[in-house]
This record gives sequence, C-alpha cells and structure tokens, in this order.
Amino acid sequence: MWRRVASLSALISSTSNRCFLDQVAYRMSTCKLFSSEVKENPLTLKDLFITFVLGGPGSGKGTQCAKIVETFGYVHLSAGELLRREIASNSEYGSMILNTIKDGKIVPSEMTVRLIQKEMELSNNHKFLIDGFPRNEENRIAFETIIGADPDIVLFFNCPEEEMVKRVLNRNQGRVDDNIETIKKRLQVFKASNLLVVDYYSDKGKLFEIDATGTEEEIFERVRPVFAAFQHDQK
Ligand SMILES: Nc1ncnc2c1ncn2[C@@H]1O[C@H](COP(=O)(O)OP(=O)(O)OP(=O)(O)O)[C@@H](O)[C@H]1O
Ligand SMILES: Nc1ccn([C@@H]2O[C@H](COP(=O)(O)O)[C@@H](O)[C@H]2O)c(=O)n1
Ligand SMILES: [Mg+2]
Repeated sequence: MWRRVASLSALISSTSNRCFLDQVAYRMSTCKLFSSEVKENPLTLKDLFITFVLGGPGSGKGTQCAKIVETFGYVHLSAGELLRREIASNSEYGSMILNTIKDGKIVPSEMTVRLIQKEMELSNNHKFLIDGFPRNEENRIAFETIIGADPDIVLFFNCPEEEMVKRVLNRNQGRVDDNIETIKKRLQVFKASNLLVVDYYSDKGKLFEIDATGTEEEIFERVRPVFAAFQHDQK
C-alpha cells in the first residue's frame, strides 16, 4: 500500500551518501529564526531534528515515544496531550477543543501548531517527537507555514483496526474519546485524512513504516534502528 516507504537499508545508504554540508545547505535554505524572543543562544531551524509520529488511535504512538525519549533523548510533544492540557487550563478555547475531541474531529490547525510551537520554544532540546501530528493536510501546511520547517523523518505505526480498538478500549485513562462511538469516528478521520499525510511523506521518501503488532518491546526493536541510524546525523 505504501509504495515508496523508505527501508532501513535505503536510509543507511542515503545517510552515509548524503554529505553533511548538503544537509546544512538545505536547512539554511529553509531557515527562519525559530524564536522572535532574544535568547543568549537561540535555536534556529537548522539546529532542529523533527520527527512526526503518525498512526491510528491506539496504534501505540505514545507508548513507543516514551521508549524513544528514554533511549535517544528526544522531547515528546503529543498534540492530543497539549490539547487536553489546554482544556484543563480553562482556556477560552477549552470547550471548543473538548467538543471536537469528543466528536473525534480535528481541532483547527493554527491552535494546535501554536501549542506545539510554544513547547518547542520553551525546550532547551533540539530533537522533537511530534506525536499525533499532522493529522490532515491542513495541519501539515500550518506547521510548514507557522514553524517554517519540515520533518526530518516520519514514523508511521501501522496496526490492524481490530487491535487498535481493543487497545483503546482497554486503556483506562479516563479519556473522553475512549469509547466505541468516538473510536469509530476517529477511525473514519484516520482513514479519510491521516492516511493522505502518510502518503505525502511516503512520496517524499521520509516515511518509516513500523509494524505495530506484537509486544511493546518487539515493536521498539523495529523502531530502534531508525533512530540509531540518525544519531550521527544530528547536530
Ligand atoms: N504493543 C502493545 N500491545 C498491547 N497494548 C499496547 C501496546 N502498545 C501500547 N499498548 C497499550 O495500548 C493503549 C494505547 O497505546 P498508546 O496510548 O500508546 O496509543 P496512541 O497511538 O498514543 O493512541 P492515541 O492516538 O489514542 O493517543 C495503551 O493502553 C497502551 O498501554
Ligand atoms: N493534530 C491533532 C491531534 C489531536 N487532535 C485531537 O485530539 C484527539 C486525541 O488525539 P491523540 O493523538 O491523543 O489520540 C484527536 O482525536 C483529535 O480530536 C487534533 O485535533 N489534532
Ligand atoms: Mg497517544
């Protein structure tokens, strides 16, 4: 289905062939000052290593991100979690976000991108896992426009629908969207919108598709080599 998914061997050969200076030149060409705030050592876009983490509801994105953070020292930003925090903070947008989440739909992109941007600017790290984002083309374009950056790589956790439903219904974290009615809507949105974005990054050769079945540990052993291969690529 994902015709142009980058394989690990393609990744290794492309990273070893790609000259460091080419990468710097590419990043400089897309570079804007990351923050308008005056900091002593402001991060610029060329310093960042951005990974988008995609997959259906319950495919295990959050679980695997925790392992990547522990092993490779990334900052984990879950778009859904940032939106839930916004609701909990009694923001003026809280009820709109809550209703959207209950309905399994996608919150207007500028809101989500601004929340991600704020967290990135507050961080002293430069390696980010952006989990559950972009969920649709509007999300993707808003990130490119507001942040002025593209992801370096994109992970896609591919999991059978039945298994995703089982995992979500067993999650037990009190989420308003972990019920069968909302899960059905989220799965529809996933198929109608998220997969277009997956295809987009596949066509760009940035996609790493991970089989998200099996135990958490088995899945992480499929994820590990992707990040291990990129360790030397990061500033
Ligand atoms: N490989 C696995 N096998 C069984 N259960 C798993 C596995 N990985 C994660 N889980 C469990 O499945 C549930 C969903 O996982 P997780 O929250 O990581 O998914 P997610 O992709 O972040 O979902 P969402 O998009 O809804 O936030 C959690 O309760 C988690 O503990
Ligand atoms: N880019 C995003 C991400 C999430 N949402 C909304 O939050 C819900 C939960 O997201 P999880 O990643 O934690 O599953 C999701 O169903 C959306 O309603 C969003 O709007 N935009
Ligand atoms: Mg999650």
